[in-house]
Amino acid sequence: MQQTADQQVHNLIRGAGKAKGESGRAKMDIGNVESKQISEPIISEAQISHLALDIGGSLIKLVYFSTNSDSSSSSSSSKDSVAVSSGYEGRPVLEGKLHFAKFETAKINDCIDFIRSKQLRLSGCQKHGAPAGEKCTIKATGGGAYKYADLFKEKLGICLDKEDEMDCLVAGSNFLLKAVHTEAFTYMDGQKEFVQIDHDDLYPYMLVNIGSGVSMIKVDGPGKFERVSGTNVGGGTFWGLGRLLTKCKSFDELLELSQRGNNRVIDMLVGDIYGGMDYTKIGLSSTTIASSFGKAISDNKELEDYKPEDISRSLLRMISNNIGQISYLNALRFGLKRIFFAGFFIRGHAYTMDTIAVAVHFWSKGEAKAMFLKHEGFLGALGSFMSYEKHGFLNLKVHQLVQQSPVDAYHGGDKIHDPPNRELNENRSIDCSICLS
Ligand SMILES: Nc1ncnc2c1ncn2[C@@H]1O[C@H](COP(=O)(O)OP(=O)(O)O)[C@@H](O)[C@H]1O
Ligand SMILES: CC(C)(COP(=O)(O)O)[C@@H](O)C(=O)NCCC(=O)O
Repeated sequence: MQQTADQQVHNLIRGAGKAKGESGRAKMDIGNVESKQISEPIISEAQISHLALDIGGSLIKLVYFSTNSDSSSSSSSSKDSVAVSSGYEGRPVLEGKLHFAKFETAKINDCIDFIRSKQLRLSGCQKHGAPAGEKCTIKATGGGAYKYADLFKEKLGICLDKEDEMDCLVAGSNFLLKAVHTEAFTYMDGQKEFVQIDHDDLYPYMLVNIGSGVSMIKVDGPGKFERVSGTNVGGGTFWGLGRLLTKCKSFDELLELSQRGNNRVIDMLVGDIYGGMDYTKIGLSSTTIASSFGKAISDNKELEDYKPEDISRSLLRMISNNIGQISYLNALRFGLKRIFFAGFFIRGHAYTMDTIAVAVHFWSKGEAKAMFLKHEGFLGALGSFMSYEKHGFLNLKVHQLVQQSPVDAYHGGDKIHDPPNRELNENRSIDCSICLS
């Protein structure tokens, strides 16, 4: 049966609660959010459960729930020394967090070691009270859920229960937009502004997920969507070409380089073609890029004559601009004014977001708006996590969402302004409480 978005928010996950001896509901308080490229465990003495995966072309994303062992807001009466209080219809509440982690898909063994190291008490995997040896499954989405199913079985004895990637992206996006107070924001000229989402006026919208490749999805409601377009020029293209052209060793290094580069060294501008003049008749200023990388035709230079910084910046601008333009053209096909951009290509990076936003603004003549999501890369993994609910494994309930705003954010009107150049990937775990009965 199709659930409404609100029901989805209020019944986030189902899993262990339905297992033998545990028939209760659970609730979640969502708060402070933190994202880490994890290679070291970030939790100690905590029970970890309900792991879900999104195994993409470039990155593996994990979402998992852990209970706090040291919460002061509880009576701490659990046998496992987990913080427990009773505050929701008299039922015990486990204080905890939703955690987010990512690994490079090429280093999948690190991810497997991480899961093993956590000795996950996979409540969403193996039902409490189930006989030992019963098949252990965890939710997984993305192409890697198919490609690496045998590896997970062989190395961890875990079966991957596959969920459709587009279903998960949309479920994750709808959930975040409804549940997390400061999830969506605009970014222009170094200025980040959170956008308050009207729950009654969320649909339709365009979701553009920029992963290795790009999917453009028209979202009409909870579980109601159509993938209307895509492009193979995406995050994998930036990282792949960038690595070859600059010899960068990591994606972040390539991004960092772009910050110090000047794209005009390589890009051919309208002014380069028009002798320094604007082409006013068709509305192009002399500084508009006429042809990305176009100067390399005539400069009589070799690759090594260009600075990696300049190459990185041209490449990032070319790809971001192209995605912004294609996204808008697809939004136009369906009369959509709001376009949410997600996926780890964005990485909270100012120049990427600025370029996408400018492209949408330029091509729509200011009619459409580009918005970004704080949990940009975790939509699929969150959707996968939420699918425990769909399959009746867990019976958790979202209780209250207490998204902590950055300490120095200031709230005004329906927008929350943040200081420019803030590191957007900070503070990304979600405080939860789970109510069991
Ligand atoms: N640490 C990283 N390593 C590799 N790529 C990264 C990293 N951080 C961001 N990226 C970018 O994010 C893209 C992957 O985004 P993601 O949403 O995870 O998609 P996928 O599901 O295809 O892996 C990469 O192609 C690259 O552009
Ligand atoms: C095939 C994919 C859905 C896989 O998702 P990803 O791992 O890139 O996140 C994506 O790469 C994509 O939509 N590529 C664009 C294909 C196209 O429409 O041309």
